[in-house]
Amino acid sequence: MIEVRQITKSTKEGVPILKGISFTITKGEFVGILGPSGAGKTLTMRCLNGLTRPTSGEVLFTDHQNNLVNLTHAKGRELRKARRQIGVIFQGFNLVKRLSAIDNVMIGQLGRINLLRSLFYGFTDDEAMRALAVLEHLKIAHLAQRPVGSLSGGEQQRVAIARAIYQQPSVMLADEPIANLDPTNARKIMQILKPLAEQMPIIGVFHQPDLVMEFCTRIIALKDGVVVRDGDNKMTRSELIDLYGAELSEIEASQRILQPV
Ligand SMILES: Nc1ncnc2c1ncn2[C@@H]1O[C@H](COP(=O)(O)OP(=O)(O)OP(=O)(O)O)[C@@H](O)[C@H]1O
Repeated sequence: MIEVRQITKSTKEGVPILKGISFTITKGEFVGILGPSGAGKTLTMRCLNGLTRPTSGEVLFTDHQNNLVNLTHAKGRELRKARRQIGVIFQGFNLVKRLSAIDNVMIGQLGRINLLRSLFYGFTDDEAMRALAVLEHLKIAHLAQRPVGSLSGGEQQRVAIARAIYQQPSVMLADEPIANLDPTNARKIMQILKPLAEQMPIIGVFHQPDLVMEFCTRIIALKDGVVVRDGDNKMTRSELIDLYGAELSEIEASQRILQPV
């Protein structure tokens, strides 16, 4: 479980960006965060991961052992330990392109990277078997030994998801996990994420309201650093117009262009 309590974030110059955001995400939820450009979606995600410290408010996280960790105040070892249980799939994937898919899964996310160990000592058979099982689950076991740089965008995104799952996190954060993917691959990634959310809640930032309505269980809409809507997975067109304004026609146009033929 992750609980955000009235978080605010201002720039160094004191300009408010997040203006008091609150929500709680619990077991089984697949939450889509929507909102126009500059609404504060990525900044909210960074606060959830403990990468950015809010100016005020708190982010509370319940770990595997049911310990309550205050990510806003946690430091050093406590923060690193909590962050290991928060899986992240961020834009650009952060994969090491020259390493194989399976090595990318095993070295883990940045911040706990075990690159030296992977290069000089290798991994145990148990680790390799577990990583292979995750790749198998995502239907890319046959790509295990391929350098990630030689994989397609959709395949790389699956490796990034495999890496996050391999850590056995208790919650998954995904910042635009289907950006830059063609519609078939974007849909496939959503089809992977949906059942995964039954094991660990997923909070994702998306620019595709139609896919969010189809696959997510709940939609939180942000605008100007405020939650303007938090509820079920259906938004009417007039709600979307209120949320996005002129940006909606751009989103709809890109979705039309991207429709499979
Ligand atoms: N470190 C920073 N210093 C100053 N302004 C910042 C900083 N980080 C973000 N911002 C500003 O805060 C606002 C929210 O940024 P954020 O990246 O969270 O938006 P977003 O909703 O994710 O947008 P997009 O959909 O375009 O990615 C933007 O106007 C951005 O320019």
